[in-house]
Amino acid sequence: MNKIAVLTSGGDAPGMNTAIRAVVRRGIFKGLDVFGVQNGYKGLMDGDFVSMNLGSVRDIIHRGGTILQSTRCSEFKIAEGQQQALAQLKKEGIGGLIVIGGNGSFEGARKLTVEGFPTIGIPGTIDNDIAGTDYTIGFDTAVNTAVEAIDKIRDTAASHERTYVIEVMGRDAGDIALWAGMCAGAESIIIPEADHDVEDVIDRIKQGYQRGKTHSIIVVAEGAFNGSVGKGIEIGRVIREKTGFDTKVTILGHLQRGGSPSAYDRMMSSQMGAKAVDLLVEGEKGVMVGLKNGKLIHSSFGEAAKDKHTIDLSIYHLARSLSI
Ligand SMILES: Nc1ncnc2c1ncn2[C@@H]1O[C@H](COP(=O)(O)OP(=O)(O)OP(=O)(O)O)[C@@H](O)[C@H]1O
Ligand SMILES: O=P(O)(O)OC[C@H]1O[C@](O)(CO)[C@@H](O)[C@@H]1O
Ligand SMILES: [Mg+2]
Repeated sequence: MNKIAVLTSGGDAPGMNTAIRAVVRRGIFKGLDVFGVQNGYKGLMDGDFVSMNLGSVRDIIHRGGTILQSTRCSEFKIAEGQQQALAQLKKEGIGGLIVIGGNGSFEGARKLTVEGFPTIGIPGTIDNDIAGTDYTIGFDTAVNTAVEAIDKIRDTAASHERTYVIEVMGRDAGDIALWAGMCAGAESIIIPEADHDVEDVIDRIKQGYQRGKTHSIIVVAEGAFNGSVGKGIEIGRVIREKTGFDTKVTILGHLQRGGSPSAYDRMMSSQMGAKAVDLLVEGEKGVMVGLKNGKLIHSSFGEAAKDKHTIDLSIYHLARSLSI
């Protein structure tokens, strides 16, 4: 294999650029020609390839977003779309593809490999919702962004004796909410992986105020309501109506997807990017790189998908016991 390509797909995540840099530099180090695919699977179907050199990835290690752009491309989900992409790869003489993205992007990569084309996945999503890995690129930065935002909200909440409902991202997973809620000392954390009851949330707020607390923070994962953004507003309204407490709602939204990647995200992106290239060179295909128990691993897309993403509920219960 002389030529490989790399693309980013799905929601962008801090650290994707660091991973692109690692893929390009490691690929060149291994004597390969490396191409970037613009706009994810859409660009793959259109043959939107850019030849990358050492300078193409200069000065991006610290930048949020993705220099290759990312899309959600429904046309690629159908067999014709995948065949069109395979034809473009063949035309360019590319022998392997590295996909940096989430679970949907990996399903696309898996289908290309079923058709005989070598692909390797690098988990890149702030949601941390990919089965087969304990960590995904961008999660650490997103959690830090959420914690910093909640700390700021806490200042004003305390000054005005307010209750704040803060909605964080996580389409199907409560990882960001759990980590941000724990690290920001939230009174309640509402996640899809645990039962939630607004009466319990209200009781905990009341108990806090009775003990002299001057504010309450409730962190809600958008995934707790089937990925429906804005449900935090409804929870805020119910709390306000049932308690009469001055209750405000903040939806952190896409703020969590941007920003300079944390040192941890940069470290993991660099290692995962390089490992993906090494795996391709060794002849691996249809596998994703992951982190398990602190070690870099790789597993087949199919095998990883069987291992459903789970959350550590002991952290959830600990957070509840620490915020009584
Ligand atoms: N079942 C599928 N078959 C083929 N391609 C798919 C499939 N699911 C998703 N894809 C491709 O991957 C793209 C990204 O998928 P999706 O929108 O689910 O994001 P993701 O990779 O899971 O990332 P994130 O959830 O972090 O935003 C889709 O737009 C589509 O092009
Ligand atoms: O960029 P979009 O299409 O609004 O996607 C938002 C979704 O993407 C994510 O940021 C990452 O999957 C989710 O947390 C969120 O639900
Ligand atoms: Mg996803």
